[in-house]
Amino acid sequence: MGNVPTAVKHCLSYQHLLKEQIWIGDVTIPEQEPHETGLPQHVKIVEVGPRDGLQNEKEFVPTNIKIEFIDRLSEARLPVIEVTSFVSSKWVPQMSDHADVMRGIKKHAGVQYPVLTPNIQGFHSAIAAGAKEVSVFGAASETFSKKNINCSIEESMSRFEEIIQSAYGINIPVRGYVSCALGCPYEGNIEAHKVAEVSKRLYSMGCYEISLGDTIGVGTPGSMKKMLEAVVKEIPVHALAVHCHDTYGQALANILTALQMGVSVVDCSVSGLGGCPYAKGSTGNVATEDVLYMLNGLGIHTRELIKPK
Ligand SMILES: CC(C)(COP(=O)([O-])OP(=O)([O-])OC[C@H]1O[C@@H](n2cnc3c(N)ncnc32)[C@H](O)[C@@H]1OP(=O)([O-])[O-])[C@@H](O)C(=O)NCCC(=O)NCCSC(=O)C[C@@](C)(O)CC(=O)[O-]
Repeated sequence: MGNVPTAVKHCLSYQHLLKEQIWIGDVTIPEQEPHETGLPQHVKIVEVGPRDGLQNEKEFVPTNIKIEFIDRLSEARLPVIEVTSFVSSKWVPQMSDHADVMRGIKKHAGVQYPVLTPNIQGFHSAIAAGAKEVSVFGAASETFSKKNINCSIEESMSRFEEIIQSAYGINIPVRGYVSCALGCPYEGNIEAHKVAEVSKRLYSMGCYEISLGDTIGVGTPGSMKKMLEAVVKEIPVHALAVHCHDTYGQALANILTALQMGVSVVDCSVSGLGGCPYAKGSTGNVATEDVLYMLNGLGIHTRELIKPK
C-alpha cells in the first residue's frame, strides 16, 4: 500500500485486532444486561483516517492507494468511513483528488461514507461525485474559523445553512463538526458556553450529529466533562460525538469521560493518523485500534450496525 504507514496495514481488521490479541479474551460479546456502569451498550465508531488522517501528510498519497486504504477499511467492517473533503485544492492539496477517490471506492451496503464540505461549491461537487452524506465543519474559535475556512463563525453559519437546506431537499444527512471544543491553537482556552452555542446552532439548522473536536489534543477529562455539561444542556447526548486528538496522551481518558456522560459516537483514525493543517501543534487522532481495545474491554458493542458479508 505505497506510502501508507505499515502500522496502518497492520490494523485494518477487526478480526486481527480481536482474535490475535488473545489477552483481551473472548470476543463474542454476550447479550448485554443494561450496563451497570452507566456506559452506553453500543458505540458507533466513525473512522476519519482517510480524511483527517491523510489531509496533513506532506507527501501526496496516490489516489489508488487512498482507494485501496478505504476499501480495506470497508472490509474491516467499520460502520462509518469519512472518505475525503471537497475543499479547495489550494488550501489542502492532499484532498485534491476528492472526486476520483469518492468515485473509485467500493461502497459496501450498510457502511456510510461521509465527506467534508465547507461551502455550497464543495457540496455540489460532493453530490456530483456520488456522496450520500456530508459534514460541515465549524469552530468555537473565531480565529480558527478564519484560519481554517477563511470566514467568521457567523459567515460559516450562513454557508452551512445553505448546504443543509440543499441537502435536506435531496435527503442527504448532514453532520456538523465544532473544532476547538477544548482549546484553540490561536486563542487558547475556549469557553464551554461558546462550544454549546455553536453546537446548538448547527443542531438547530438540521445537523443530525455534532462532533466535538479537540483539534489540538489539549483537553483533559476535567475540561471534557465541563464542556459536555454545557453542551448537553442544549443538545440531546445521543446526537453528540467526540473527536479527540492525542497530543498529551489524554484522548482515551477523554473518550471514557464522554462515554460516562452518555456519548456513544467516537471519531478515531486507524493507527492514530491525523491532524488539521490549519491547527499548529495538532497531532494525530486517537487510534481506532486503541479505542476498540478499550471498548472491547468494557464489553461495549461496536459492530451490530453492520452486517457481515
Ligand atoms: C473554505 C475555503 C474553500 C474558502 O477559501 P477561499 O479562498 O475563501 O474561497 P473562495 O470562495 O474565495 O474561492 C477561492 C478559490 O477556491 C475555490 N474553491 C472555493 N470553494 C471550493 C471548494 N469547496 N472546493 C474546491 N475549490 C473551491 C474557488 O473556486 C476559487 O478558485 P479560483 O477561482 O481561485 O481558481 C477554504 O478555506 C478551504 O478549502 N478550507 C478547508 C480547510 C480544511 O480542509 N481544513 C481541514 C479540515 S477541518 C479539520 O481538520 C478539523 C476537524 C473537522 O477534523 C475537527 C477537529 O479536529 O477539530
